[in-house]
Amino acid sequence: MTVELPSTQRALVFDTWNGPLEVRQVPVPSPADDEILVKIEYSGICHSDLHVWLGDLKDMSVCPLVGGHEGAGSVVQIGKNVTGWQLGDKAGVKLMNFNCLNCEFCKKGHEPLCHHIQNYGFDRSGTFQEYLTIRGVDAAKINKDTNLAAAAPILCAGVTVYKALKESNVAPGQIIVLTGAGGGLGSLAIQYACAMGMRVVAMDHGSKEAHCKGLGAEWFVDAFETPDIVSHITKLTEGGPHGVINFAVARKPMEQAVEYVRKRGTVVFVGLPKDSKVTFDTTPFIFNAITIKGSIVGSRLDVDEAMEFVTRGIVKVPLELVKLEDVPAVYQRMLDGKINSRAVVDFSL
Ligand SMILES: NC(=O)c1ccc[n+]([C@@H]2O[C@H](COP(=O)([O-])OP(=O)(O)OC[C@H]3O[C@@H](n4cnc5c(N)ncnc54)[C@H](O)[C@@H]3O)[C@@H](O)[C@H]2O)c1
Ligand SMILES: [Zn+2]
Ligand SMILES: [Zn+2]
Repeated sequence: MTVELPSTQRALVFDTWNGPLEVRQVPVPSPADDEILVKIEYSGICHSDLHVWLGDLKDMSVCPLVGGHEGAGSVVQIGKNVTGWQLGDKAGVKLMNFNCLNCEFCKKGHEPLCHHIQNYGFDRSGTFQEYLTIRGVDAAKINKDTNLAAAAPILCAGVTVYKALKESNVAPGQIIVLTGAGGGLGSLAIQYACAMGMRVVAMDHGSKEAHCKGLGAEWFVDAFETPDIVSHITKLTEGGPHGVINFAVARKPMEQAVEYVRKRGTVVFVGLPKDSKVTFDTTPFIFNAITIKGSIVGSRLDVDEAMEFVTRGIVKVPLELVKLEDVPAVYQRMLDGKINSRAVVDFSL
């Protein structure tokens, strides 16, 4: 089987941070010997793409750049040293690739911490284009029966929330607070948390209450209108939630989480607000034996496990399909807090 390939393709490019985002024709790359060429059919739009375009993560990104790091498509070309992939296989392109497989972190399964990592859509071309090369060992296998549009957001949002939920150490039957619960990561986190037996308090803008409850949240807290978040959540959860994950792109919910989390509870920071210097009183933090940690995407195995929930129909990704040209409008709605769940570029539109 061979696949006819064009010499050029559509890509969403920006030349300067916060500059125009333009759809341009760029060359279709050829895979190196250890790479496959993936025809991207869907690409989720992550708030991290917006951070990169705005220049919030300048020390980790380059421009000109093609953003995007939640790609799902099919294999159309295979380098001669690649094993385990066939033409036509469904493949996923995630954020972090090129880890060395050989350092302490790689060997322990903490691949995102490897010094050799390159980030698609940050410091090299990403998935807002029709064709992309990726090492065979980095691409994620996607079951042929899995809905590819639903698979795309799992390559970042899904794996990130799944890993962060594991990092929270919240047990089945215990309570977790998810801030930014109505957004891309949060919406998926509600479903993964429920599937993992956790009881969910969703926190976001009041307009997202029905959305969050519809996905399985037991309680909803309006992050903007509730007068005293700390005492409200402490009362609601009878002593504080066992864990908190901050997906909100804001500093204040991170500081509040440290105050209302239950004794011995865990606060996991995931959201990347530009203003990220938090202040909290360490004395109650010590006396309450709280754990605070960061969590960054997940390993290959985490991707596979997170994908399995979608393949089995346990996690249902509420999607909004958009055109490549619509990405700037999606960024604006993200900035306004008006995105419910994930917008995904459908390259056939
Ligand atoms: N650590 C990681 O591995 C990782 C991976 C992916 C994304 N991220 C980051 O996670 C964050 C969320 O990404 P996303 O794609 O879900 O964004 P999103 O824009 O889809 O969702 C953010 C949500 O937060 C809500 N929100 C904003 N301010 C809030 C506040 N003060 N309190 C409660 N809710 C608030 C918004 O209404 C929105 O629903 C971004 O900063 C992104 O860069 C981190
Ligand atoms: Zn992302
Ligand atoms: Zn390594």
